[in-house]
Amino acid sequence: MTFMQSLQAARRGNDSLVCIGLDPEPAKFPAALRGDPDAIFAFCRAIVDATADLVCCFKPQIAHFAAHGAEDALERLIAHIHDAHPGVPVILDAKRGDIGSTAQNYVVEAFDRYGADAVTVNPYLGCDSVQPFLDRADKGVILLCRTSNPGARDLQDLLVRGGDGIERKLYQHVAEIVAREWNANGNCALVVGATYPEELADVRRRVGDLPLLVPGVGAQGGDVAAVVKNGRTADGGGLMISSSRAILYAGSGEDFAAAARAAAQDLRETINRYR
Ligand SMILES: O=C(O)c1cc(=O)[nH]c(=O)n1[C@@H]1O[C@H](COP(=O)(O)O)[C@@H](O)[C@H]1O
Repeated sequence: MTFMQSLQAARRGNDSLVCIGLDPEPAKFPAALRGDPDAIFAFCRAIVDATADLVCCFKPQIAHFAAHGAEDALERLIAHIHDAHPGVPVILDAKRGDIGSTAQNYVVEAFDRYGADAVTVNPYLGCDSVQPFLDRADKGVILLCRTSNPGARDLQDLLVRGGDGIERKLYQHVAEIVAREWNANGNCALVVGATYPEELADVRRRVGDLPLLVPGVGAQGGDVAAVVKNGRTADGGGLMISSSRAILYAGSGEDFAAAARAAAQDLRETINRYR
């Protein structure tokens, strides 16, 4: 199955638009895991096993593993998700972007080394930098469009003139070029932050049914109702609404996985109320 097919199957099977971001922060782990040399893997596996029936995808963030020299734990975690929860696709959040020869190596890293089903990519080096990702038609390529952070407006809102001579904001141009030109294999999606619901509605208007990865609910304060209303497609889908810290660290004791499950369930229910 392609990434897009497994995403749709997981969304339907689990009746969920929830993406759980796997951003391990050892300082926040429960005391019982602190002496464990494999704590990052053990923590993330417990979260995954407690929530896999509630999500449409998981999204491990690579810096949260690499900062601790835990790339091996990331490899094993993605393999574990595929073995134990084969219907749930994995997005590697790596935000890659470089000239073609280096991009080829990022492709091998994400899809062959880590076995991810999709990867986040920075589009600002242009089409040739993204092409090696696009060529892997079975994999998802999730391009940054309007990010969730306060500084998103610094560059992404600058006015640019497209080939048609019409001025638009840079993020609007990214949305349109991805939907119209880069998505020839049907494997593209866009990142739009939950913290900017107006921009989310604007992107949805420009890209038809293209899937949107929407981080920024939970710890960053994005409004779930506004995200669903402004970002959903006509069939009540088209969104991967991602939350990391608010789910991972919902509890701090030995029951952390159960607390994460309750938080994920709560997010799924809130989303489904507005779909
Ligand atoms: O690509 C991303 O996932 C991403 C894009 C964006 O615009 N904003 C954003 O927060 N993210 C990631 O989504 C996660 C958000 O984490 P929480 O704020 O804890 O839910 C982090 O791993 C970020 O790196």
